[in-house]
Amino acid sequence: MGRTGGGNPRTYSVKPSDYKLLEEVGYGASATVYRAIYLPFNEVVAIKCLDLDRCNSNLDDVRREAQTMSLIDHPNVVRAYCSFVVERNLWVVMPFMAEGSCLHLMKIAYPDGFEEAAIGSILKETLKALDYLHRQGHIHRDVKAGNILLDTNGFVKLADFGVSACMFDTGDRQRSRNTFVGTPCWMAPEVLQPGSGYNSKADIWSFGITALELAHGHAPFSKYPPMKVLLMTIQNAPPGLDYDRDKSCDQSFKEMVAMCLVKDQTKRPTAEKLLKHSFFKNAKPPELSVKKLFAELPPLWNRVKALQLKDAAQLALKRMPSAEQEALSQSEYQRGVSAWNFDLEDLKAQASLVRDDDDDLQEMHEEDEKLRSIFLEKDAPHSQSIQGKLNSNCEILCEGQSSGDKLLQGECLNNKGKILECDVQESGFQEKTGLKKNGSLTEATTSTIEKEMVMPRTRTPVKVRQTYSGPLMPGAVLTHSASERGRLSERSENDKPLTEKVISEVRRTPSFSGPLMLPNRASANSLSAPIKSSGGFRDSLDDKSKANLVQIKGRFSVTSENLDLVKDIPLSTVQRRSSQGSPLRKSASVGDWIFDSKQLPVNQSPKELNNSIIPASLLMPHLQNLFQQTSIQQDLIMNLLSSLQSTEVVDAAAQNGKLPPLPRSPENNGSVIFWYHGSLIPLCYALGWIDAWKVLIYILALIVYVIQQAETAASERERLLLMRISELQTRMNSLTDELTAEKLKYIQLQQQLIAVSSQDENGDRGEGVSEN
Ligand SMILES: Nc1ncnc2c1ncn2[C@@H]1O[C@H](COP(=O)(O)OP(=O)(O)OP(=O)(O)O)[C@@H](O)[C@H]1O
Repeated sequence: MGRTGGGNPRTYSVKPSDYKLLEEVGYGASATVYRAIYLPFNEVVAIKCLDLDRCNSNLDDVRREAQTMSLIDHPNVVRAYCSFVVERNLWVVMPFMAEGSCLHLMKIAYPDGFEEAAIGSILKETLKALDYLHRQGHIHRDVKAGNILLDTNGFVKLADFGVSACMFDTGDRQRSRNTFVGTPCWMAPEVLQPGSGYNSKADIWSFGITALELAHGHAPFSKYPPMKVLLMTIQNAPPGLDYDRDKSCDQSFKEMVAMCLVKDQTKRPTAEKLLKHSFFKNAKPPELSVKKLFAELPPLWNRVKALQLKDAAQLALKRMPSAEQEALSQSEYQRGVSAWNFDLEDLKAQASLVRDDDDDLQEMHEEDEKLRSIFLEKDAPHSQSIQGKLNSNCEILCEGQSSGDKLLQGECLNNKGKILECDVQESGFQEKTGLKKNGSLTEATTSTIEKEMVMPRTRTPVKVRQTYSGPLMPGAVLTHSASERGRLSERSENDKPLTEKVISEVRRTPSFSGPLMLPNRASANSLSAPIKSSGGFRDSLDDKSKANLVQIKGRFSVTSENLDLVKDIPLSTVQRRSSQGSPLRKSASVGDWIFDSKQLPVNQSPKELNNSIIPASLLMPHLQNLFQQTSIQQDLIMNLLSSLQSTEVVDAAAQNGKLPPLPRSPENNGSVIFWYHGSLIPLCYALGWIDAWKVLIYILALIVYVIQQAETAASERERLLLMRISELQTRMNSLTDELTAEKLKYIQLQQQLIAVSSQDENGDRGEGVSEN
């Protein structure tokens, strides 16, 4: 079923042996993309391998669609040169876009999004593609940063239209699917609402969402589970560029996005009309604004590998979900969710089952910023001193050291330097990247790749937010098993470096991510829901904390030497608590959490444990338990920090009004402590368990310390509130007095009025009598 692309004078054969598959350069929900050589022309091409087993269409439909698609020919649309079946896969041969997708680029180097000039160029080229497709009577239906590809000249092409799309759509993407393969973040409200009907304006909505994605580094609502996104898209006001972080955006940009994100599809402009918008009139040619985005980056396949390792590490961070959530996920997976034929009420009910503490994602990001600024600005001297301590002899730690993932844990901890080699020649690395040590180390993965890697160019130095999303795939999406891959790429599993095996393993790991499932592997092709612990898409506070202030799960520059952290603990706190028996106790103000001292080896103090040789098998369960406890405590601390943060409001009120400001010293700022805390978890690993007990005691002491501070702050707030109440009461009393006085006056005036009017009447009567 071969075909040649329209307008291309060259003919590409449909013999698999004419193609040599090279590196993997991308993967999405439905396919893996390889760089390849077309041997007859010795030309580099890209081959997208789609799994036919997952195809909802029959081959005739695909063939028909392929014929239609051969007419597609536009400089901004990636076309397929030809397509043919190889075993159970459909190979789609296309031009190789050497810089990959915008999403890849953001994930690797621009986690906070691109600069506006580049966005303008990328969007304009994408819009030209849409204009063309719409004129031809097509709807793309999957416009997003992951489908906007770039080549070395900065040229922009819209991908994923044609055979690959029809594979799962047969021309009507909405009704042919029985599983939710799309990504609801980009979907227009009318597309999500069954029966409402949609047209090419749905692409304009997705285009607007893509604009936000390029500006922020992630799509709106991307942290939420799919069903929640779905409901938010339908129920909430449309997202836009109207938050604090968007202040610097040009007015025309904001306006253009607002025009696209109108819920009433009839009020959205056509692509043609939108192209005339002033935002696009001023857009620079992509050679000028886009090309420079990847000027210093390593080759695409190395970036992709780094991303895969990072995803693998992220996946390893998952904790096992609770039985309840797992059951929910499983049942959802079993019955499959039709994206297009769902019962909204049913979805609402399911969405309510997904644990999600915060309904306001937009504000969440700004809250993150606030927290971060507390850390960065208000306690700058303190934080700097901490950072100074942590940064010397910097060592980048592995991600993925979840106690739950034995594979990665083993590799990272025991074979460090061998599997997920995490140490980086820091000075050279920094020279190359120009980043500060406290910058986002989110891309730290393997030494081989990392040495070539360019670090994310964050707009702000410490921002480490990273969000992941995913097309909504059933749990068993990963049909490219390691062996299949091996066959496709003509490489045997045994020849693969161990890192690839790690990735393959991780890809096969099932995903327990809520009612609509995440892809088994963290898709590098779509951003949004992070791989969650507890089986949900977000862990309420956990997410918030991860988002900005602290990257909790590793990725820190820390010192493995010269660290006498225990020295810094308020020792009195430790002693007081430990004298009560268990290091941590139930605290009324923060909820129930108990450090399970029963699980500690009996008759051994932490110090003894530290000095004696204890088999790892004995220590591991305890440490795992402690880490679990720690993450629960971490959530609680974040709760406390949020309440501490809210005291700022009272402070502000105090400054405006009559109340004295809250006492606050640099030492009692929870965020700094929490930063310590977040850094110390990976530090335990860095110290190779030897000093783990010391560190754990330190963590516990810090927790106690934070709680004490929070309690102090809470009682202070209580006192201030009481003062305020009594002040209000006094004011109310005086106002009541005033009111009474006014009432009296009013009564007197009424009486005077009556007296005057009766006098007048008497006078009138007297005159009448005298006249008579
Ligand atoms: N022609 C190409 N040249 C270079 N890289 C490509 C090419 N086509 C796709 N890729 C890379 O592969 C990734 C996955 O491709 P694609 O989006 O087509 O897969 P998919 O399974 O359809 O994904 P999804 O369903 O999530 O959109 C892209 O994000 C991009 O990074």
